[in-house]
Amino acid sequence: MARIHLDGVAHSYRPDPQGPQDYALKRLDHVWEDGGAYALLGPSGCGKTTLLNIISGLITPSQGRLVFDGTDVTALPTAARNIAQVFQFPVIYDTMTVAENLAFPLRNRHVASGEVRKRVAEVAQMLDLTTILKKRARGLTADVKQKISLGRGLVRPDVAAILFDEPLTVIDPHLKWMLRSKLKELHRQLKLTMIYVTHDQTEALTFADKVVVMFEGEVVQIGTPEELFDRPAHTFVGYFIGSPGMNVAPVTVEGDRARLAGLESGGQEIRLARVYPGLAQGARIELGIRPEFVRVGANGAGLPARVLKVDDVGRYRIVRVDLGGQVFNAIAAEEARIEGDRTQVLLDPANIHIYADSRRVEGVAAGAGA
Ligand SMILES: Nc1ncnc2c1ncn2[C@@H]1O[C@H](COP(=O)(O)OP(=O)(O)OP(=O)(O)O)[C@@H](O)[C@H]1O
Repeated sequence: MARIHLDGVAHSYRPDPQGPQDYALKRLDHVWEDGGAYALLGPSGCGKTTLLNIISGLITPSQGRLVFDGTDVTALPTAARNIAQVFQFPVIYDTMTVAENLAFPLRNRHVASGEVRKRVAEVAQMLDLTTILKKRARGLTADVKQKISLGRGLVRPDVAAILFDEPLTVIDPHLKWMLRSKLKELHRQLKLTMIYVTHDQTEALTFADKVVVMFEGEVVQIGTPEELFDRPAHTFVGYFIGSPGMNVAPVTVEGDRARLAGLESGGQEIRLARVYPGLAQGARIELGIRPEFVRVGANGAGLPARVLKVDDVGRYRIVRVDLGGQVFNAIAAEEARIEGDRTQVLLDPANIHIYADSRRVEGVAAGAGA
């Protein structure tokens, strides 16, 4: 196990990068704590694999250093970094038995036979592979083969970290959640540093203690699932995490009031719990609020809005409303009264965030600073 420090790491696939747009990974300073369970979450093409390959040594970063437990490993190849990897698709030997496959990473490192047998038995038990240890891998289903790949990743107790690159892609949906919670349990047991790449928020939030969210080559927030929900540091985090994601709308802010852009004056002001004295001149100012904190049917107390659509999704309804030309999603309880196409909407001031050029601005409690 190791503490992995990315010290000013950045990477461009171009030999002559001209600016930030040419970097697949923008400058990153981050420490992956020893024994932590991390998820690397972001949409396709945001740079997750590039970052993972830099940690494993498949890519040498254009800038910066990688330091494992105080030792600079930037120039070391993958084999010398003591990293285990599990990929999207099974990497196993069809001609070997399940036990031989599991033992392979240990035998490769000349671990004593007794220790190999013990570790293989332990890992097989963790992954419910004990009954098929003597079977050849050929002919097993993709699910089982991927479980063996996971086992090969977990079998060495001395690795600096285990890197998982979308490991559940080939797994049948009903097995997915089982394996996901299994991995979490294994992390608790083994206390290894694990970094798990995914574009699926459920996978990231259930597996990780800390989620690293990437967007366009940049790490835009690192936080616990609660932090990402309660205080999205970037509009992308708000939008990407949550279902539906955070509402984001352009506004102007004056004191403890915001006004939706495009709205004429009067009656449509949104009350804020904080003031924002430091808002940069010329920045794009947006308001963000999660649908959970938008209340429809606030008779007499809210902003006038038009109901566009109501989707009943079981225990609650998702209501789409038009608020002065901006569409907002609201989560309404089953029993909330929504009649006709007119309603009033209340945005909970305590859960409104203000963003300047997509980044969250920490306000000052209203009354304290203005
Ligand atoms: N070998 C390469 N040469 C040039 N550009 C590359 C190379 N590999 C990736 N890129 C580019 O770098 C950016 C980041 O790609 P990367 O594969 O790291 O993203 P990702 O988040 O892992 O995406 P996915 O989830 O689709 O795998 C993309 O714009 C991609 O086109």
